[in-house]
Amino acid sequence: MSALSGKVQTVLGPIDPILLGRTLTHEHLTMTFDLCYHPPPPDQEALIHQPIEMKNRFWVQLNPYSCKDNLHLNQETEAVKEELLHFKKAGGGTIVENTTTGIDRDVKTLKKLSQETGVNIISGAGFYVDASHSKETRSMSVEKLTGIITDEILHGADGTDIKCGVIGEIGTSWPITDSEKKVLQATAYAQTQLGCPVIIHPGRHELAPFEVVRILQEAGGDLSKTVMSHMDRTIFEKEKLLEFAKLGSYVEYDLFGTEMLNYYFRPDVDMPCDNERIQSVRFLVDEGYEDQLLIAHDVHTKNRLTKYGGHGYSYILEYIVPKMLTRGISQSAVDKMLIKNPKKWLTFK
Ligand SMILES: CC(=O)NCCS(=O)(=O)O
Repeated sequence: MSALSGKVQTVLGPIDPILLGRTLTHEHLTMTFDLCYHPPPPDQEALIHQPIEMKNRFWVQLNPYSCKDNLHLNQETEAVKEELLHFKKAGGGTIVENTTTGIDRDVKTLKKLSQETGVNIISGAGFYVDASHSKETRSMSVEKLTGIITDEILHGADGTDIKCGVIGEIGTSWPITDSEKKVLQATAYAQTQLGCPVIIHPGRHELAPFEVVRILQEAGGDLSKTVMSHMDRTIFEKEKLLEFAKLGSYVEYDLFGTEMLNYYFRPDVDMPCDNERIQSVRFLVDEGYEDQLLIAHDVHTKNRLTKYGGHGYSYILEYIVPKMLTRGISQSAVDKMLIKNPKKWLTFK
């Protein structure tokens, strides 16, 4: 049994799980996303370098990855702090901050934000998608990667003594690359040693979550302590969704607030709107999967912040929960998604 057993590890240290309260399991408070810059249509190139303003705000919503300014959430610590104070007032308790190596995790800023706002923050260990892996990362053995991940949880991340409390979001593409496969195997080995929570960013294909699960299981990973993120944009067909839910991982709808006409990462996919997300959640509740559901916003660009006219980190508590209740999702199921399931997932075995 490890010293962390029965505890949740925040950036301020281990805490009793009862202290978590309402928890958003997939957010970013500081990160960069230049990696995912996507050029706009040729006649709109003049907008690439414009700062976000009222007059281009809707264009940025339509083209979030084409505005360079929008990709630097790390410049908005003051605005994020205001948002966290508001989140707390709205009844929020904890945020799982999913920024991993490759998209500029900053545990010092997370610690400061937690100290200044009283919101529990849990930081993520490990690596984002292959496109962000350094040459050095790509050449590492699974053992070396396992060592790095366990070290970030046991001793601290990024040269500090501030410790991560989950592994992830571990980034994977479709198809999964060799380097991502090694990171997934290392994730499973580290999870076996530590009994810790894991969260995965799957590639954008309905088979991607299945393939990730296969690799994790073959390496001894514990699906009952693993979250599959971004289900909103990944599995659409109901039978496939049930087939995946049956495998036993948590199923996370974490793009609440994302209203996007064109999904540039996969143009053949129509990004669902929030009412459709609620319908998918209701479907899984009705099918008996309420113990596996989690919800979040995955704020990762500036335009999602209220400072820039976005929905912010309190939108689920203030708007999505009331709407869910009017759509036949019970208060008890909502409490499971926001309190009970996160608590169970985040507690070290
Ligand atoms: C930060 C991050 O990876 N967000 C997910 C965006 S996606 O469009 O759902 O892949």
